[in-house]
Amino acid sequence: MTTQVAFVGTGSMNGAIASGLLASGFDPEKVRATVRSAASAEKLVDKLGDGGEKVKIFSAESSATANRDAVSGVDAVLVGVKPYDVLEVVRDFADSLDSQTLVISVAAGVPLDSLQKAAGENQPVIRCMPNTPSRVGKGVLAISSGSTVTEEQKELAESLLSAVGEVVQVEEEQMDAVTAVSGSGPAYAFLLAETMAKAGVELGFDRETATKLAAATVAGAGALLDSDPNPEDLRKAVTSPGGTTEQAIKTYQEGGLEELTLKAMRACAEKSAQMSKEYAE
Ligand SMILES: NC(=O)C1=CN([C@@H]2O[C@H](COP(=O)(O)OP(=O)(O)OC[C@H]3O[C@@H](n4cnc5c(N)ncnc54)[C@H](O)[C@@H]3O)[C@@H](O)[C@H]2O)C=CC1
Ligand SMILES: O=C(O)[C@@H]1CCC=N1
Repeated sequence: MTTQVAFVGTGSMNGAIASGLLASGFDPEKVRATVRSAASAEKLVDKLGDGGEKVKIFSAESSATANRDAVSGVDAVLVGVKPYDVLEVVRDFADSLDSQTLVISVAAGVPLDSLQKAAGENQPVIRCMPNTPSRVGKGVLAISSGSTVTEEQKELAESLLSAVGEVVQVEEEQMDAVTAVSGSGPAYAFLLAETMAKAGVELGFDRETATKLAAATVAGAGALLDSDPNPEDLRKAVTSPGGTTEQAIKTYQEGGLEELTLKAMRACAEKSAQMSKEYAE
């Protein structure tokens, strides 16, 4: 693939996509990445994994033109700064984009319309909600395209993003719900592992053993779900009638796990919608 890609703001999320892309065999010499501080630039090489040392890394702190230099002449730019910085960062590099360069924002709550205005009226723009399992090629990446994106550019986005996970096309109004399920979702699974580890300590393990047992269990359950995406069947296969698991599941259900999960995901989606109002311009 001869596509050139720039990652603008390469932290947790864009770093996960960049690492996943390199791990999939993408040529590191075709990748550019920017961060804010010079210290982050040094750390990024290691975080990117194999090929990281061949990626051209720019720091905005060391050069006022870092982002403009990074996006110049590339086929696609992935913008991964915090939502409140997105529009300013896009406006700053807009004049350095080729007319065909695809701008993909991974930010929560930044509407396509606002991105379009910041990038320029005819610039192809895509809003994407990815998640961090992209680092290991197991991401879910929902995308909505702006009106000036051609079929060829959609294919380019799909081919890049599918290297790190499953790509789903959604309507922009579904982005708040996507954020609540898959964007923020990995944190719910990590919270479960954290909470199980804490409870394990209460049950008599030292913290290290409790964390190892809990993390390996959530990871193993994830691997099973990966091979068979039927959570209900997999749960039933663990739950022997009259056995031990039944007691735990009953306690969760009577304690309101379902209602609590819906409440948590509604709060997440509402926050995303509220941000979209804040960043609409
Ligand atoms: N962390 C996650 O799981 C997910 C995050 N997102 C979105 O990804 C975006 C980034 O979030 P995180 O990666 O969590 O944040 P982060 O703080 O880890 O990464 C932000 C990066 O932007 C860099 N940066 C800040 N200002 C810059 C500038 N002017 N020029 C160049 N680089 C600059 C920082 O150095 C940092 O590397 C957000 O918009 C968020 O909504 C979307 C889905 C999931
Ligand atoms: O917490 C956040 O705002 C970002 C968006 C989805 C996951 N992390």
